[in-house]
Amino acid sequence: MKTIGVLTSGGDAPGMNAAIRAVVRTGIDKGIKVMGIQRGYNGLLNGEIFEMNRTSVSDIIQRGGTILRTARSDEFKTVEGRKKAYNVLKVFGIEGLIVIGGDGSFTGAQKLSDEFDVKTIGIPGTIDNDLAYTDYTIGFDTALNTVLDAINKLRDTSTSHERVSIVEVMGRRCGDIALFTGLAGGAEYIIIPEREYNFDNLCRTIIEGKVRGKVHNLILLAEGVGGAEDMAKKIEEVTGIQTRATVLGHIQRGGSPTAFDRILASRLGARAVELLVEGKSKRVVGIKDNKVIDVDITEALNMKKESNDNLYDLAQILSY
Ligand SMILES: Nc1ncnc2c1ncn2[C@@H]1O[C@H](COP(=O)(O)OP(=O)(O)O)[C@@H](O)[C@H]1O
Ligand SMILES: O=P(O)(O)OC[C@H]1O[C@](O)(COP(=O)(O)O)[C@@H](O)[C@@H]1O
Repeated sequence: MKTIGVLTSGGDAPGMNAAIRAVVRTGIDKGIKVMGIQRGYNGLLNGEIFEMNRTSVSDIIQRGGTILRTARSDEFKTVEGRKKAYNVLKVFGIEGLIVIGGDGSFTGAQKLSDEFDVKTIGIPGTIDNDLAYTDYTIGFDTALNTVLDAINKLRDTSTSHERVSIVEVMGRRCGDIALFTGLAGGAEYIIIPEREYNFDNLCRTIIEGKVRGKVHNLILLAEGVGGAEDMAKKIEEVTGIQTRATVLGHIQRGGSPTAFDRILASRLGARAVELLVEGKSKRVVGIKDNKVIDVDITEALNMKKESNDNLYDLAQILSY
């Protein structure tokens, strides 16, 4: 393998830069030319491609976002679009493509390999932690710490006013951000797509807590379940306790990556290059029990994420 390409696609995540750095420097260390592709599959279709060197990835390990930028591409979802992408890769002499992104980006890589025999390797970059084959995705840990910082601040004001505070966090189909920060932040209630919740039960928990002397109530809500504002109004109506909603939004996607995310990104970036050198393709790298693993893309995409029932139950017991 003489030349490889790297791109970031879908939503950005803190730690993507550390992954790009690892890909570029591992590639150069192995005598491979590394091409950076800007703006995901969009940039690939437009030929936004340039050669990277050791210096192009200097001073980025600590930065959030992605220096390669990211985008979503509808054209790439069509077979004609992917044929065009294949032609661009050929013109630039790119023999292997490393895609840093989530399940949508991996699906694109899978199709590119199936239809045009392009060698692809995926690196999981998304704050949602919604990929079943890996224990953690790059960006998740940083997002958790950002949310935790916000929760700590909200607790202060919520306690002073003896209010209920609902915090809506990202996670469309996966409640991991809400669950992990709910446990770490001592939330009274966690609402996630994986577990059914009952509104009356929620209100009862709040009222009982007040009677027992709780001075605040913190509810962690995953965005996939519903709107925080509406829920706040309904809770206030039923319980009579002032309730405020905070939607954290894209703040969760930014910021300097934690040590955990930088180390994860460095390990996965290096392994992705090694796999291409070994002649492997259509695989995704991940982490299982602190060991770097690689799995067939199709298999990885078909895996169903196990729900974290133990953590959910623990959070419930500890919140009482
Ligand atoms: N079914 C698909 N077929 C081909 N390409 C896809 C498919 N789904 C997503 N992609 C490509 O991957 C990009 C990123 O996917 P998206 O779901 O937005 O983010 P993520 O990778 O974070 O899940 C899309 O804009 C599209 O170009
Ligand atoms: O604002 P955007 O970029 O359209 O996307 C918002 C979504 O991106 C995420 O941060 C990550 O989702 P993906 O893994 O699909 O990119 C979600 O939690 C959120 O719902």
